Amino acid sequence: MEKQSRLLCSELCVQRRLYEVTLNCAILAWKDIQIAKKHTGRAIYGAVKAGSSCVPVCEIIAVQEKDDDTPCKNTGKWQKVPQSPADPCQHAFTVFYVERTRQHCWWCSNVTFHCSDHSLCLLWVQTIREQLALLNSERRVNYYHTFANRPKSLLVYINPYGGKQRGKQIYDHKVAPIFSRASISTDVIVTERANHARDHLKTEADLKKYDGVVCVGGDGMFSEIMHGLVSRTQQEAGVDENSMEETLMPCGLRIGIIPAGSTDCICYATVGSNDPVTSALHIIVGDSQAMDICSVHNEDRFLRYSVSLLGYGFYGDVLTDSERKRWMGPARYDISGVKTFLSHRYYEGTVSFLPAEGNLGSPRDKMQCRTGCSVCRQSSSDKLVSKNEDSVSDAECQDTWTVIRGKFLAINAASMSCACPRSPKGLSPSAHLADGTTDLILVRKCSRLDFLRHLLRHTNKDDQFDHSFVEVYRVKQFRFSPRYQECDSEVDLRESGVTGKRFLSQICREHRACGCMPSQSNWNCDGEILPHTAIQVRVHCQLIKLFARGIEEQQVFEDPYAHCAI
Ligand SMILES: CCCCCCCCCCCCC/C=C/[C@@H](O)[C@H](COP(=O)(O)O)NC(=O)CCCCC
Ligand SMILES: Nc1ncnc2c1ncn2[C@@H]1O[C@H](COP(=O)(O)OP(=O)(O)O)[C@@H](O)[C@H]1O
Ligand SMILES: [Ca+2]
Repeated sequence: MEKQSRLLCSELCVQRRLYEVTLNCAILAWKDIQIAKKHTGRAIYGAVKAGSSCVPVCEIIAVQEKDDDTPCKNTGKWQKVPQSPADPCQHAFTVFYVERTRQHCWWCSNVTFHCSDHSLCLLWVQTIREQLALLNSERRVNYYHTFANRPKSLLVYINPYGGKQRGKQIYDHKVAPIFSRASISTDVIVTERANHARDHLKTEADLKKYDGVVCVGGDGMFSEIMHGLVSRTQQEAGVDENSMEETLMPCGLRIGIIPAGSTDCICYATVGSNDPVTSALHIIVGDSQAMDICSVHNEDRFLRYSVSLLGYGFYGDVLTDSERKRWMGPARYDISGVKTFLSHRYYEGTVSFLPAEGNLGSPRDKMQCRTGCSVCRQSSSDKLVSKNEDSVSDAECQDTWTVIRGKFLAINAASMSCACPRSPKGLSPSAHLADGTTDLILVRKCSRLDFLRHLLRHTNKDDQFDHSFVEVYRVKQFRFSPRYQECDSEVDLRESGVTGKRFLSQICREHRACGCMPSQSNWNCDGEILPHTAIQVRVHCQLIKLFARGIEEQQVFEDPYAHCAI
């Protein structure tokens, strides 16, 4: 880290001890003068050492003059406190900043600096505020080599019925106070029905007023917001979502997720935790994480988008069963999980896919997607090149589709790791957030015991792909057709003398009754049930951006300020 020139350096008090406080355009540092002298005989500058602390400017949430908000002892109201002129600590300002706690969680910490000179106090407040403002205007690169752009105005949607139905409470008590501390203005909409947020975003919301959209809820609620924004962007750009070949337009507004759902996989896999305060702080510091989106079509009809799991068989059946148990809250997935596992249903069909080529790695390479991921950065520059050359990738030109037929317990496409509290490493631990691919996991028919072994490996460190009945491929496109839709040849239909649809429902009914043939499952698309089983899926690289930075490496987490030289 190159040494930056100092903007301010003063001797200020923190809890009645004298500190040397310094600010440059990257770091605010404060050092206990007595302790520093005792340790080295001279001043120490640098990392967090005895009596020294520092915080990057890009992780300062706000700075406030202390007498702005001193609570009055008697009334509890906020008022200016009269000070004695002799008190060397009579003026003060408080800096609120990000502090890392456990397991990728962030916390809003604060430190109050005191001094006897009011104009010095004001100078500090003003200079820190100027530096915060410059973060946006100069598009400075922060420590994590990403640009931060802090939002000033946000549109917030709250699902009051998600998860344990605590969305509104979580927002009001944990998030709104820190948004207000960071001077972010918000328009808040508490949804009144399913798809309220999606429809409002698609047709009504005046999006020019906002720097981002925030959803308070689970993966289903995120999916609503994402559909609203993506569809609105395509409408405005004149892109036909029903055509699979169309290049979709990326969305201009970032999305923030305040987790208040049942699985919260999208939040967990992009931040590393499902803590609402951590997510709010990532929004405030203006983080940005690009994310892939899969479009799902049935013939020439657009069905849905997916960012996390598209799962047929096991995860489709768990979701279908769990929807009837919504009243149980998040526990519905445990009950339905066990029930679906015991039913041990398998499904026949054909999966075809276009493998990802180039430097995109493999689902088993152990190169996990982390903040500033090099694989995702490479995909971003490849995307720019192919846009300029107006070209289609080699694999797509040559049409090198791989076709696999079989009996499957589960067919899963994980466009990100799908890490969540139930499975901290996720369905595909090395999947990338923004590489333009999805990891296609095929779990073939096997014994109950083997399937249980495979499932349990999602919860421990063992490799869930290391089974003879599991295959995994990194792909750009895939298709699935269930066996009995493949049978609807003209001959079958002519002979049966019925329409295709009637023919299909007839065999499904007959064979479900005798139990000799498995029926069809549903697709679980980011927690929503899809109405079709035969689908065509294409990954669109980096179509949306979140207020997140991906999961931080462990060393950043353990010693975030190791590079704090001032
Ligand atoms: C019998 C032992 C089972 C152990 C299985 C552990 C594997 C867990 C992997 C979970 C992957 C979850 C992927 C995310 C899916 C969500 O989009 C979806 C909807 O979330 P939300 O809107 O917040 O409710 N959640 C699910 O489909 C739940 C899957 C639970 C499977 C047990
Ligand atoms: N006000 C509302 N009433 C009923 N359903 C809603 C409302 N707002 C959103 N939804 C729907 O609730 C479903 C689940 O929401 P989500 O926030 O993901 O919770 P969970 O994680 O518990 O599934 C989503 O499909 C969403 O469309
Ligand atoms: Ca991906």
